Amino acid sequence: MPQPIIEVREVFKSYSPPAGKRFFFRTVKKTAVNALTNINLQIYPGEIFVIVGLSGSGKSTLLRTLNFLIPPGKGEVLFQGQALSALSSAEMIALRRQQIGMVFQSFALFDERTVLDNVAFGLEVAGTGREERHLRAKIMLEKVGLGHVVSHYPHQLSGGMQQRVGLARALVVNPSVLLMDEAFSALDPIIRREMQALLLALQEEHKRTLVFVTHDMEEALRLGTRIAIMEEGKLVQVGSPENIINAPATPYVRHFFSGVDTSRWQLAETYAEVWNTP
Ligand SMILES: Nc1ncnc2c1ncn2[C@@H]1O[C@H](COP(=O)(O)OP(=O)(O)OP(=O)(O)O)[C@@H](O)[C@H]1O
Repeated sequence: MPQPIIEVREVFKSYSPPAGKRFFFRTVKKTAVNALTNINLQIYPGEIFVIVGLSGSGKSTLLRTLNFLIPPGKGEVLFQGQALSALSSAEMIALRRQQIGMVFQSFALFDERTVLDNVAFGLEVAGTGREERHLRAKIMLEKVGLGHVVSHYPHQLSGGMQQRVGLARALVVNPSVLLMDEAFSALDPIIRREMQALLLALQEEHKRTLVFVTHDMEEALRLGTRIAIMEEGKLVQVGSPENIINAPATPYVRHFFSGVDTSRWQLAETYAEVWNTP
C-alpha cells in the first residue's frame, strides 16, 4: 500500500451558533452545528477521490479542512505525513499555492485580466518570469482546448470555457493535489459531460490526486476511483464505485444511488477517447 498523500485523523468541526435572539422577552438559544464528526480517511496519490452527500452533509467543510481553509476544531490533517497544524502561515500559503490547488464552482476569475494572465497568475505569484509563465500558461490553455482565446477576457467566454480557464489556472502550477468543489455543477449537462471527459483525459496524461465534491451521483460514479458518502457530518461509507453499488453499507447509501444509471459509469475511460476524437 502506498503512503497516503493526505490523511485525516479524528477530525471534528462545529460552527458556533449565532448569538441568541430575543423573541417576545425570551432568549432563543441556538445550538452549534456539528458539520464534521470524527472523520478518518486516507487519500492516495493519483486517485480521484469523490465526496458525495446531501446538501448540508459537510462535503465542503471536509474539502476545506484538507488545505486548512477551514481548520478542524479537533483532530489533524496530514499532507505527505506533515501535520498541517504545525505549519507557519507562510508555509501554509506556499502549500496552497504550490501543492494543493483549488477549483470552485463560481470560476473566481479576474475580470480585468486576459485569459492568459488569469492562467499565469499562480506562476506570477510564485515569481516565474513573464516569458516562461506565458509559455506555460499557453501550453496549459491548449491542453484544455482554449489556445484560440488567450487574449480574450473572462466575460467574453461561455460558462464552460470559463471553468476550463479555472482548471488551467489551477493545473499550471503543477499541484500534487487538486481540490474541486462542485466545480462543474453550474454548467449545463452537455458542457458538464465535456468537462468530466476533459478531466479524465488530463488525469490519464498526468496522474494527480483529485478530491472532487459533488452532489451528483452519476458524476461521482463516472469520475471516482473511490467515493466517500457523507451523512450529517459523518462518513458512512468509503469505497470503489463497484463496492458502493454492490454492497451499500446502509439504507441511506442504497437509497442515494437508487435510480442512478449504473451502466454508464463503466464507460468512464471511453470519455477520454471521445474527447480526443476530432
Ligand atoms: N460558516 C458557517 N457557519 C455556520 N454554519 C455553517 C457554516 N458553513 C457551513 N455550515 C453548516 O454546516 C453544515 C455542513 O455544511 P457544508 O457546506 O459543509 O455542507 P455541504 O454538504 O457542502 O452542503 P452543500 O451541498 O449545500 O454545499 C450545514 O448544516 C451548514 O449549514
